[in-house]
Amino acid sequence: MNDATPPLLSAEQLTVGVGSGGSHKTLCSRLDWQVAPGQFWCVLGRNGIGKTTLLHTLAGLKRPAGGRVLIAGRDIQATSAQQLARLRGLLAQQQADAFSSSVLAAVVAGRHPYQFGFGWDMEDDRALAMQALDQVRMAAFSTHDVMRLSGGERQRVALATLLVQDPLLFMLDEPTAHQDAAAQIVVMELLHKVANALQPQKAVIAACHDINLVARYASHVLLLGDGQAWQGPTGSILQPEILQAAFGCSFEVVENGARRLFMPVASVL
Ligand SMILES: Nc1ncnc2c1ncn2[C@@H]1O[C@H](COP(=O)(O)OP(=O)(O)OP(=O)(O)O)[C@@H](O)[C@H]1O
Repeated sequence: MNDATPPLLSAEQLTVGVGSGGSHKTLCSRLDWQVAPGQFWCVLGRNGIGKTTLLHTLAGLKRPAGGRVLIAGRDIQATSAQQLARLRGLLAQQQADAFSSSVLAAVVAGRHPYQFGFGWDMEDDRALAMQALDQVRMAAFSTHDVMRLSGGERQRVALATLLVQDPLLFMLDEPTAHQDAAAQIVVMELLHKVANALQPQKAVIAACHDINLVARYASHVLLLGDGQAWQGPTGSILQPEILQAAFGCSFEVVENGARRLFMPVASVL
């Protein structure tokens, strides 16, 4: 990123809360954060700390309680739905299918931001969708009914839909949560590849729970704790004392060649 290029995403003094009246809870307070093209950020933190709520606010689905979110230099709340669909895409934690459709049709739907009138080239879109299904190892399921997929299969199909949507900023809520060990690697390698693509340069933000996958693939970490947040390059944030402060659990670090593995040892709460 040179000085003239705005970050893909900026949070300025961002405050995020849930509930109202007596049950209002502030989850994140006055966060300043920037995501530049080429970066792969993982958002970490214990259950209920506010990762999903923050992602939804950053994606423009929820209004902040304070501050603002800029996407490619524009206020996200003042950006049209069509522009937003090209700038950012969000993979939700779960997919809710209201009706049966083929896996291929569900992925082609990701091309919607690029389809105008009745004249779009469905063949090109189908070819892109098949390519994306191949990348998530789901090509053999293209004619299957989305309502009959397993949880992990459905999430990988949703990731293929996001790939064909092809936004500048990929936002994902626990993309590896339903995946087996091999599929977790497939998903994280894909996201790493997305963040490292050139022309146009993209960025990835993913809420995650697996610290070791984060250590291996993310370039940067935003770690949410009670009343504070740590952010920076992955190696500087994934430190046992910082993890203990955020998770209330001690960690043992195992050095394995160039890799560091983090083993949760004991709750300190
Ligand atoms: N609509 C709502 N009204 C009130 N509280 C809510 C609402 N939505 C979420 N919350 C609360 O806000 C907190 C943050 O929830 P959120 O889903 O953002 O956490 P998370 O960090 O993504 O958790 P997890 O790791 O378990 O997925 C939780 O305590 C949750 O119960």
